[in-house]
Amino acid sequence: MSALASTAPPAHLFSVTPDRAVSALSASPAPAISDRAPTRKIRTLVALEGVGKVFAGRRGQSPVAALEDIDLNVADGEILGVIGRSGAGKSTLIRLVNGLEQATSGRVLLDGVDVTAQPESAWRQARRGIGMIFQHFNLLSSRTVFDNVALPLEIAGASRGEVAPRVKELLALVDLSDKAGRYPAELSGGQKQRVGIARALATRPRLLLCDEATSALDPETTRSILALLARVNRELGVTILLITHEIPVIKEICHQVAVIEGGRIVEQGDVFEVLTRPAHPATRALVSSVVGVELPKSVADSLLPMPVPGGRTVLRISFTSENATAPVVSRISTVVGVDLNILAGRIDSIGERPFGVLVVAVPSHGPALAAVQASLRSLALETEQLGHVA
Ligand SMILES: Nc1ncnc2c1ncn2[C@@H]1O[C@H](COP(=O)(O)OP(=O)(O)OP(=O)(O)O)[C@@H](O)[C@H]1O
Repeated sequence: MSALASTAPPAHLFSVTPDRAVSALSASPAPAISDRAPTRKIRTLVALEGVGKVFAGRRGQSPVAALEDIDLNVADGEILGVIGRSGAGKSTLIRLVNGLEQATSGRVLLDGVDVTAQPESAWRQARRGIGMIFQHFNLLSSRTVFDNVALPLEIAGASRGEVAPRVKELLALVDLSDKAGRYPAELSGGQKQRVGIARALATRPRLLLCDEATSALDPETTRSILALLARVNRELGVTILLITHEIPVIKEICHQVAVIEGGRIVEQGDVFEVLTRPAHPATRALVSSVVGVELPKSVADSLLPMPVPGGRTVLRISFTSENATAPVVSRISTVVGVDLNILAGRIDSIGERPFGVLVVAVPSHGPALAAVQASLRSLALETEQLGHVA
């Protein structure tokens, strides 16, 4: 049995009070999902409906509309990532879900219960059903690793007899059993975040909020933390809502993504669909470095808006799961009798689904270009004309 599986909760332990707004997110066995394609729409755990947040202007300054008309659903059991640039409204959004900010319009629903108008006392309780991890870990420096993880249990009123085995179980889960007596200052960033994850899971939340949880970590440590979060989701069924400005985080572990820009969600959907077919300019800008392909500088610099005599037209061909590994270039060359010059290309995957991008040049004049485009269409490949070269 894995360390994660061994943490399956006795349902009565550490659950929060029976208030509906509170019990909405308290521990109950959540359905496990087997891979990155969770059973869709089991139920909606978090829903934001037409949510807006305006911060009052200070000292004569104008009010700031941080969020406008946000509609967002997080399904039970999935990992949803909200991505956007600095100042887009990500932190405000996550703070509305854990009750640290109140919406100025719209509704926030936790497991179908409108918590927007709940008093602070109810929110304090509801937060016990929500775990949270932070960019800078927020550990108490004067407490050992063990005592940091124990803290939420102590606050929830667990007895000493309950706390010790639960903390041991959590430290095994995050692979830090040998660090129980250490202090945060003695740990690496990745180890601190593992403590943060253990602490966040202590009261068996159904929802884990991650606020730029890997932004302070190096790429390798980031991967190990993301792998741990994916296991927490997959094996414990914990729903995860994360905010990030890093597209690799979305690509690595999220099932769904929402792109936020200027306080509005400009695009959302299945990660594979959004990343491989970005519709909004903000999404295109975010994904270009990860799922796009860079043109060689000499080609990018010589791209022309109009064809030139004897020149070539540059096409970007996008491949998705079904055709990513098909021998498209040789097939087109054979069928159409035209040689395609390959300028750039890559094959990658999101989850288990491969995708690819190929940039080719085709003679602009004569029947070649039309024949190649018709052939690409017949293979159901998406094609974008980038320009022309001499
Ligand atoms: N307490 C506040 N009072 C006034 N304005 C605020 C407050 N908090 C946030 N804002 C403003 O709301 C907007 C969104 O801020 P927010 O922190 O949510 O963005 P973010 O996407 O999380 O940015 P970052 O990635 O830099 O943390 C910004 O214009 C910010 O200045």
